[in-house]
Parts: sequence; C-alpha cells; structure tokens
Amino acid sequence: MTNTPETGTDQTAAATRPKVSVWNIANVVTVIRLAMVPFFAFCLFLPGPGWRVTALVVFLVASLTDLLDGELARRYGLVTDFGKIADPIADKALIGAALISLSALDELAWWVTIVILGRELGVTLLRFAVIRHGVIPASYGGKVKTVLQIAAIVSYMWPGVPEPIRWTVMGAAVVVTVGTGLDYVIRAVKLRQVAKRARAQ
Ligand SMILES: O=P(O)(O)OC[C@H](O)CO
Repeated sequence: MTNTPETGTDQTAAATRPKVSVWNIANVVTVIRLAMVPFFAFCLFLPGPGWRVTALVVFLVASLTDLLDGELARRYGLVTDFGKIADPIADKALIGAALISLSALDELAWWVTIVILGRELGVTLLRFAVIRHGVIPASYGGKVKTVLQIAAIVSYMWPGVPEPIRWTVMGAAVVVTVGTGLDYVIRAVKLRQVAKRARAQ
C-alpha cells in the first residue's frame, strides 16, 4: 500500500516537516519488493508443483511487504515523495509480472491482463504528468483494488480453486481497477485546477 496518507494538496505541511532520508526502512522494503519481482516470475515459469508453490510464497511475501512499507512509513513518519511514487510502481511491477506470466502460461485470458495493465500504466503516466502540481497518492479505492488483484492472482496460482471463484474475484478486480482509474483522472484534473487557481492568485 502506498506509504502516505497525504493528498497532493497538503504539500505546505509536508514542506515544514523535518527532512526524511529517502533510504529509510519503509522505502528499503519497497525496493526489496521490486527486487523480488523477477525472482517470482522466474519461479512461476519453472515446471513442477514445487516451483509453483515457491512462486506463490514469493508472491504472498512480496504482497505482505506492500502492507508493511505503508505501515512503517505512517507509524514512524517516514513518508517521502520517493515512497509515494515508488510504492505504487513496485505494486504494479509485481501485479504486472504475475498477470503477464499467467497469460503467457495460458492460465488467464490476455484481455484481463491488457485491461488491468492498461489502467496501471495510464495511472502511472498520469501521476508523472501532473507531478509538477503535486503527488497523487494511492486512494482508499486504489488500495482495495490492489487487495482484490492480489486475491485474484492468488486464486489463479493456488491449485484447485474452482473456476467460478477465480472468475468472480478477477471480475471484481477488473471492475474496481477500471473504476479507480477513472477516479484518478478526476483527481488529476482537480489537482491541476487547484494549482492553476493558486498560480493565478
Ligand atoms: O491505484 P494506485 O495506482 O494508486 O495503486 C494503489 C497502490 O498499489 C496501493 O498500494
């Protein structure tokens, strides 16, 4: 989860806080999650149930670090702009690697992967496009979306989960992914308007 409760509009408050090192424990956990992504994908492509279980465990551990970095940042005041940007990117890399691998292995329809990754890429580009006006942190809906995506991916990786359950959870993940993507577009437009108004004053 993102390691900030801030909105893009409270930058003034952020500016008055003491400087936090980029290499704090919360950001290190985020970077470790990113480093786990290639290992996870590698395990997923190796044959045999043992490697599948290893991939599942790596995925679950990486997903748990998603909760951990946000909690550490909030609890110990380690919120940084790097964390606000790197945390969603690390999440997207993990989810993206899982979806692409499952589709390449013919276990998940490609259209699901394309729709979800299209939204994730779009939101990342949107964040960079408006970054001069402020950072758009992960919303509550964005966090729910990530949990749904993780649950859906686990249901596809966990042996023996009935197909209707997989489809239902993945369907919910797709709907919330697209819905929250649209919500970020609205947030970006508002952020731009607020910044423009502030400049005009
Ligand atoms: O929906 P996003 O892009 O804000 O991403 C949400 C994060 O992955 C939550 O950890």
